Amino acid sequence: MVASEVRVVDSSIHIKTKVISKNPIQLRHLGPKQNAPPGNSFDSMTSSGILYLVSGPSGSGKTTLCRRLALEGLAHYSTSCTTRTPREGEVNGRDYYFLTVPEFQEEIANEAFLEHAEVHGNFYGTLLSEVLTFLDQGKDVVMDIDVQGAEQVRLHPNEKIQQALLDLFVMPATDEELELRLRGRGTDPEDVIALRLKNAREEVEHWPKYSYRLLSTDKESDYTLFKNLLLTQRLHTSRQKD
Ligand SMILES: Nc1nc2c(ncn2[C@@H]2O[C@H](COP(=O)(O)OP(=O)(O)O)[C@@H](O)[C@H]2O)c(=O)[nH]1
Ligand SMILES: Nc1ncnc2c1ncn2[C@@H]1O[C@H](COP(=O)(O)OP(=O)(O)O)[C@@H](O)[C@H]1O
Repeated sequence: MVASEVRVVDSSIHIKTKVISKNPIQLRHLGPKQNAPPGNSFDSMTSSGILYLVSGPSGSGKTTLCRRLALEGLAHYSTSCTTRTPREGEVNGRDYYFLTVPEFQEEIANEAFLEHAEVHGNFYGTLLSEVLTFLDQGKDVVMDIDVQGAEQVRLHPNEKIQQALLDLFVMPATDEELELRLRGRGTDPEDVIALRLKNAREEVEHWPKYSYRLLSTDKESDYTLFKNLLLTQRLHTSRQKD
């Protein structure tokens, strides 16, 4: 049984009353993930893995970049939880764990999230288990995360997470290009596209908080830079084993 009440203030969820959860949701068994095929190791040479945060407005190309990095076996792609409706072709447990609002609240109460936020009218959150398990094994983790969530991760008290951080903001050079990509993707109705374009204007203001920014051009060039940033970080002496 779940007894809870959620109050939304400043775009983040705050639990107002005590939540009683007897049956926490088992999220890790929900389905195959879009990660490395068996045998294709995504181990890095680091003593603890890198936590690669990728933010940017909707349509900037984050999913395309993160998915390819995972498919090439270079990082674990953290599957987020969300309360948004699945798009056509999206698979539960691969693209997202699609939760109801009460289920999402329950995970907050269970302290299962590394971070969570409201974005474009839906809730999104990263499970601690999607991150720590892999970092502990020296594997790199890539996360598609909005600007509020990235800020929460930057302020997180866990030292391992702090040491692991690498953050990148991706944005196309013009508003027109962003709109073309959002429309070209063909996944969202007009009102959803309009909201995302409106929010993009505020989101791009946050890029100076990130250590790196990628001004997106074509897919191939973007991916080369995206991948090389991770590979270069692995060379940093602070990240290497004795
Ligand atoms: N805070 C947070 N944001 C997330 C998470 N997963 C996805 N997002 C962000 O939620 C926003 C919307 O994602 P989505 O609905 O998949 O749409 P898309 O960005 O157009 O592909 C994007 O800004 C994502 O970066 C998460 O686990 N935590
Ligand atoms: N560099 C690029 N140039 C042109 N189109 C791109 C580029 N990167 C991604 N796209 C396309 O733009 C659309 C949005 O990309 P997506 O990865 O879903 O963005 P996001 O995850 O940031 O919302 C998709 O149709 C994708 O194929």
